[in-house]
Amino acid sequence: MLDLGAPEPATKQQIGPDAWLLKGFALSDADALLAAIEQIAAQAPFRHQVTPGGYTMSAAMSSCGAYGWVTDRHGYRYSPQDPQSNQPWPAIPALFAELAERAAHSAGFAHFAPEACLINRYTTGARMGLHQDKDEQDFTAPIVSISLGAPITFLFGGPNRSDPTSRWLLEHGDVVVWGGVSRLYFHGVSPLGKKASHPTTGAVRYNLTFRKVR
Ligand SMILES: O=C(O)CCC(=O)C(=O)O
Ligand SMILES: [Fe+2]
Repeated sequence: MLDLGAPEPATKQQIGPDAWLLKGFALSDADALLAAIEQIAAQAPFRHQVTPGGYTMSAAMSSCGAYGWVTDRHGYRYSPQDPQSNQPWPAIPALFAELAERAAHSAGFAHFAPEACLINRYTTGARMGLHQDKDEQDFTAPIVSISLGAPITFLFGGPNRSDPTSRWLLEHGDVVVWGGVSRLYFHGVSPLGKKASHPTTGAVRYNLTFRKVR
């Protein structure tokens, strides 16, 4: 007899130790996610932040949750306020938190409660070089990443910058979860291609990353 138990994503691909690509996991929530991003950006507009080294990031960023990730000439940090408005960041919508928790659970991480959601907006040519997500204090919680809009190539490496990377196409509604052994693995995205587009967002890609900060 066919077991129709809990709904599972169409495919679940292992991309590293304790790291999973959940194809299409957020697809049915995609329109609601995009609408919520628009509301968040009305309060905390997308901006191109500058790294301590003086490099202007090609992805525009906003945040929601108890903390947002900020960078300026003084360094990287989590801040409870948006430095642009000196107001708290918009709250994480219930849908975001619930979806992130479900994705984490599906990848083997129970009880994930995100405190921060970084929102990246990529236009043609925007990228994110290989880096570790290491500004959080708690590395026992995973990172949950949701992709919306135009497709991009995700690079997933290892614990050292020089480790070889594998390449994964991230499409509208895909979710990546990495934690445990992979929590501090290097990762990034290739420049958004000139022809990359999606019917809903055009030549724009959004990425949401959920993190436990403290
Ligand atoms: O855009 C992505 O898929 C990755 C984003 C990322 O690694 C980050 O915001 O730290
Ligand atoms: Fe990252």
